Amino acid sequence: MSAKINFPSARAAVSTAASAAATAILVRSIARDLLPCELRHYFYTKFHYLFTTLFSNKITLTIDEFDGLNKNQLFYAAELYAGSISTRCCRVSLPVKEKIIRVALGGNEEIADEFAEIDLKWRFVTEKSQRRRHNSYPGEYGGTTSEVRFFTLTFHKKHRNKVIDEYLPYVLNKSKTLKECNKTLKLHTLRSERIHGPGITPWQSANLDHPAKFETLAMDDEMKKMIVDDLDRFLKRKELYRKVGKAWKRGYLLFGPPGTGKSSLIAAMANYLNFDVYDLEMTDIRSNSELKKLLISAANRSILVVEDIDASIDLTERKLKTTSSSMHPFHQPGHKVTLSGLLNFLDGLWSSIGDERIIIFTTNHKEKLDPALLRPGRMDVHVHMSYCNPCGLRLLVSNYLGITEHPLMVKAQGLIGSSKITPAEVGEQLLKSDDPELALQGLIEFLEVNKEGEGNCEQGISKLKIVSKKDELAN
Ligand SMILES: Nc1ncnc2c1ncn2[C@@H]1O[C@H](COP(=O)(O)OP(=O)(O)OP(=O)(O)O)[C@@H](O)[C@H]1O
Ligand SMILES: [Mg+2]
Repeated sequence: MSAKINFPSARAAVSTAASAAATAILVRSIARDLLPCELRHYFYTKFHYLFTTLFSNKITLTIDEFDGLNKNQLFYAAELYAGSISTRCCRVSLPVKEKIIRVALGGNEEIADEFAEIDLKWRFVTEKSQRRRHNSYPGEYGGTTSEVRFFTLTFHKKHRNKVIDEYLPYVLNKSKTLKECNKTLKLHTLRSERIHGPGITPWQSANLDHPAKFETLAMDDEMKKMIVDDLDRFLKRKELYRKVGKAWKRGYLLFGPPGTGKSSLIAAMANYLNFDVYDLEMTDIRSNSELKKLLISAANRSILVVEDIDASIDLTERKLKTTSSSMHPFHQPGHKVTLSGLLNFLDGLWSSIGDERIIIFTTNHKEKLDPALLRPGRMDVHVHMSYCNPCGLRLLVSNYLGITEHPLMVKAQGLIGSSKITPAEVGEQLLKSDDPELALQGLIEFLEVNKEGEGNCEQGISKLKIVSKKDELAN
């Protein structure tokens, strides 16, 4: 017995295929016309779910951009991580105020990864939705359409726990490192206008592009090393701080005459640590509670700076409290930041707000500060920024003129020890000519004029002004 199979003719086959295709197109177009977008999406998702769960040994995790109203940290970590391993289709962008181009996984693109012999597939998906309202813009249906963005991560079912317990924390850690490398340092200052509301920060920021580094700072070498070592130790001591029950922060007091490099040292520390700087202008902060809000909204791994602390807060509060019963308006509750508010911020309960923070106060008059402010735990490290010494001069000459040896430098070094000249003044003199000979000659004249004042710097400068005036007239 033999079976006979009748094959359809080629013409019949083509016509059947054509009619099937036409039916499919018809069904699709009816579905598109009759079913609303969300319903279509619903069917698609269910269909997809059936295939991926019932008939597959794979599991897919979805990482949404938002968790309710809050941003989902995992999404942003995945964005950085997947962007770093993506080799085919990438989205690149340069956000406003940033300097480094960001690379992220392209839309609906799939990328493979491997972790502890587990094969994983990342996919970045964007969808338009009328239900969810993030990134809203006027949509094709007249209402507001928003873009929903999420990642999917697919892998074998049996690795579910390992992926959640080990791989995702690994992605989070990796993304932190990537974020640090790509970070553009920011200087945050208080907004001039107070706008309140969820998600609105009281800070406005600009790129911190200060060129100061420890290598360019003219200061005592031992002091420099002590600061760098102290910062390194601080970064490593998260667990120790927790163990001894201390908030993970460190206070620095930088004191010394104007122009000795206090602000430059802050910039050098920020560049070294890769930490943003928050400039706390105390005279603009209206109350202790506003100070508290500012602290809450400042990021971790940052440097909080209060410049000229003696001029920006009334440090007589404690004395006044004991000597006078009538209170100055400055000290009335809720008005301006008080010394006790500041002390609370340094090591009271508020100090536990935020982690890994450096707090720096600067002053030209350390003697004016309340001893309570200066004790360890509040200001842990005191750094005296002083006048320029021969070693500092050598470094500045090398930075500004690019030379390390010159006969005139020896003379200048001999003079600088006996005059109270700041590194800022030395720098100013060295900028006056590109010719090292002329610049050093000018510096020596400046030092000689100021030496006559026997350490009275202001007298020396005023003399120099007279000399310059004469020079101008002679020209
Ligand atoms: N120690 C230093 N090393 C290198 N450059 C310095 C140093 N000190 C000052 N300068 C130069 O002088 C300029 C002014 O210094 P800076 O603003 O850091 O001084 P300051 O101590 O903060 O002064 P003030 O007390 O007035 O705020 C800097 O931009 C830098 O060019
Ligand atoms: Mg300064």
